[in-house]
Amino acid sequence: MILLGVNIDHVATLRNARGVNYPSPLEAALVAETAGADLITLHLREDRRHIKDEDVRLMRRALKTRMNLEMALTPEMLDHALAIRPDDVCLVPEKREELTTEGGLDVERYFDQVRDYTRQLSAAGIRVSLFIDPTETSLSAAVEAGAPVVELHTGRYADAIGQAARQSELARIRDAAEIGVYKGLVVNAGHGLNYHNVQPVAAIAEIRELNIGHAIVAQALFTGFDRAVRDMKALMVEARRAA
Ligand SMILES: CC(=O)[C@@H](O)[C@H](O)COP(=O)(O)O
Ligand SMILES: NCC(=O)COP(=O)(O)O
Repeated sequence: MILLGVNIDHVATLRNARGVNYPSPLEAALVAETAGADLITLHLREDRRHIKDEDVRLMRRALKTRMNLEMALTPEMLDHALAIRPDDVCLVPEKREELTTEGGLDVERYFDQVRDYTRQLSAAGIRVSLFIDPTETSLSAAVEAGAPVVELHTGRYADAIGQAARQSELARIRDAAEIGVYKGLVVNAGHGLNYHNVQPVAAIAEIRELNIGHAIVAQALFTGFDRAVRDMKALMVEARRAA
């Protein structure tokens, strides 16, 4: 089975463009759940460029599936997570100047902090995922830090130019997924996945969940949010069945 986490960050991007209260990220999340999303992902960035604190609070009360809160490795975000108690937290790297997440969390460099946050969040009943590059080093560090879940950064695969480069990046993801499961991790994946590149990743049997946002929100402008979610889920399920 392959699960779809719909990231609704960029519904908030559109809302914030005019400082009004529409489109509502919460409404989008509820539509996504009805359309087949298995969980809702949202990234409360330090700069609040899209998702706001109120979005997180509203969603925590209203979601019927799971809430996967993406957050940076900071005391402020840890406090937020311990107060909100999402089902899942995904620790992601963050740089103010970045357009979007550029790479995986450097678990080795921030090992003590990652392990400490993982312990505190786990003790609060929150499942911890680490957003990492698809490398054995990162996988080993994640296991040592005590994280039960990793999300493999698929950005280099999504941005690869040419069939050879794409196949090479896909092989990295496939190898990392196999190693991750062998090490006892739940392996998810995400970033930059769209209707044209999702199926080879969804076909990797070791991957449990894909988190997809930007492409779904973009497609929703033309087909509506319900259809955009259903179409993405159908592509994923079809690819997994054919694998
Ligand atoms: C961690 C990840 O790949 C995305 O979920 C993240 O949300 C990207 O950040 P933006 O949504 O701000 O582009
Ligand atoms: N962690 C990946 C995610 O939640 C969505 O990333 P994207 O599809 O918006 O690039």
